[in-house]
Amino acid sequence: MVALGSDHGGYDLKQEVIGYLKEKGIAFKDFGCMGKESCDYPEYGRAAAEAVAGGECDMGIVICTTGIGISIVANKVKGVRCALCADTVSARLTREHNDANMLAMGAGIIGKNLALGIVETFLNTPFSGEEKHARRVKAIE
Ligand SMILES: O=P(O)(O)OC[C@H]1O[C@@H](O)[C@H](O)[C@@H]1O
Repeated sequence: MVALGSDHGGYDLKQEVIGYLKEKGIAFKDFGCMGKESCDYPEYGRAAAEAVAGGECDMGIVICTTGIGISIVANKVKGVRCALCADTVSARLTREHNDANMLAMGAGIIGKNLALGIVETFLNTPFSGEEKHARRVKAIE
């Protein structure tokens, strides 16, 4: 189950991500926002992050205009490792190295096609399990 969260700035791109997840048959839960009226990203970033940290969802994807605000929020929740990505190499490496459990993207920074490529890479790349990376992830916790 993938937790989704966005503010108004990330709403449209979140709909594209929802379309991708539906096409792939990947279960998701959208923690809002549910429209394009101005709202506050901490509310929705926190809700998605708590679902990941609490085990209700395995992974999370959060989106705001820059991706920065909502990634800061997600990373305040203990147990969350949220990676702000604007390229597929980072999306792959943050899964392999950091075992990132949340992805943040900036809807004002990257386009739809790149964003969906990042989502695909993030969701399909496993943690490497290498001892040095596991040690560092444990140290973060
Ligand atoms: O759209 P407004 O309200 O101007 O600003 C909200 C944005 O502020 C940034 O941290 C986030 O990217 C968020 O989307």
